[in-house]
Amino acid sequence: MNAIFPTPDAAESERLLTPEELEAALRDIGARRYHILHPFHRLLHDGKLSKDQVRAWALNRYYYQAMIPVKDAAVLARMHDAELRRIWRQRIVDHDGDAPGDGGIERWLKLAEGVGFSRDYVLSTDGILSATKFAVEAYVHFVSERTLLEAIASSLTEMFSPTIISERVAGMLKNYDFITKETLAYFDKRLTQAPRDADFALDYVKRHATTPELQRQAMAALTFKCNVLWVQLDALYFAYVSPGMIPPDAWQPGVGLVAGADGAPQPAGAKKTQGTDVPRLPRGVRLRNDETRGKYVLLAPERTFDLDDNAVAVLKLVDGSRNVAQIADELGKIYAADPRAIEADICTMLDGLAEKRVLER
Ligand SMILES: O=C(O)c1cc(C(=O)O)c2c(n1)C(=O)C(=O)c1cc(C(=O)O)[nH]c1-2
Repeated sequence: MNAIFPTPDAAESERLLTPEELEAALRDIGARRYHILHPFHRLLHDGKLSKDQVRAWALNRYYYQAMIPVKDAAVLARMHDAELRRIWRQRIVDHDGDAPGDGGIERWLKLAEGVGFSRDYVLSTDGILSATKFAVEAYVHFVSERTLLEAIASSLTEMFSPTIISERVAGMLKNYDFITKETLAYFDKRLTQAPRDADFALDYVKRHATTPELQRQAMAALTFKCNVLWVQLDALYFAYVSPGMIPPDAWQPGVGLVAGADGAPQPAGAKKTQGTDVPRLPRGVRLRNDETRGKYVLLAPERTFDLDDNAVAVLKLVDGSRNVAQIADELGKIYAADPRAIEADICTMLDGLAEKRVLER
């Protein structure tokens, strides 16, 4: 029989374990099935993957990160106890942040950008392996449909994540010249968040799994979750390592990278803004006064850009009919400045926005 996945013997699963025995049984599941054991992670941590294979991992894992707060909102919706919700909701805050630009999802986007992806491509979720989506969605369904005890127990893989995170960060920094500490900043916070969350969940499971059947369910939930993580790596391995069979529609190396990242087309002479250009905001992009924060922001689909005062002054004059020279003339009048002197700064500022694709000209 398969020694890695033994079936607990029937008599053992009938017996009520002490809370300590239950914890040991849960830890044993992790010791045998957690994704730290997967060959893809070994290759990733040991520096054996190509840059494109690391990119495939970062891109697919974004989907997991983006869905974790959806999963936690589903768990929260099952909780009838305000005290419990108050604790659990911190997980959603950790991932979503309290403001745009903050939180774990944002930090994962930075990781994906750090390996060369364009933010828009990652956000689109185009190119994510179907198997990744199926696995992650199975997790969301699981916590929605099973008991609260099972939902909480399924998060217990986090007991094992500090070890894999430490190994991953050290290994990737050492072995890949394109990986920096800033790129991996996502993991810094996880080293405190994961133990805090896991301690709470473990305590809950030990106190609520009070019959052999409930204990069996908690163990099965953790096994299920290990499999959710494991099959995502199977799919990555199959598509991008061996046999390297990338499914139709999945990410192909070279796609979705920022101009200039290796493998991506070089910027076609990256157009520079000139005085005669007429700047305009693309469809879906708006200048908005964010009253709660007392500042103007540029709102784009799924993104918000903070603006400095100069950018706000320029963007208030961007109306799709004035050209850059005319905008400089207007600002020259308002600020008693030489329009020709500020025109160059305006062009540089607009180039920056155009590069982020929140301005056309
Ligand atoms: O880096 C990892 O290997 C790893 C593993 C896990 C995990 O074990 O589920 C999580 C995370 N990271 C993580 O970053 C994260 O936010 C997270 C949330 C959860 C969960 O089940 O609620 N697991 C994990």
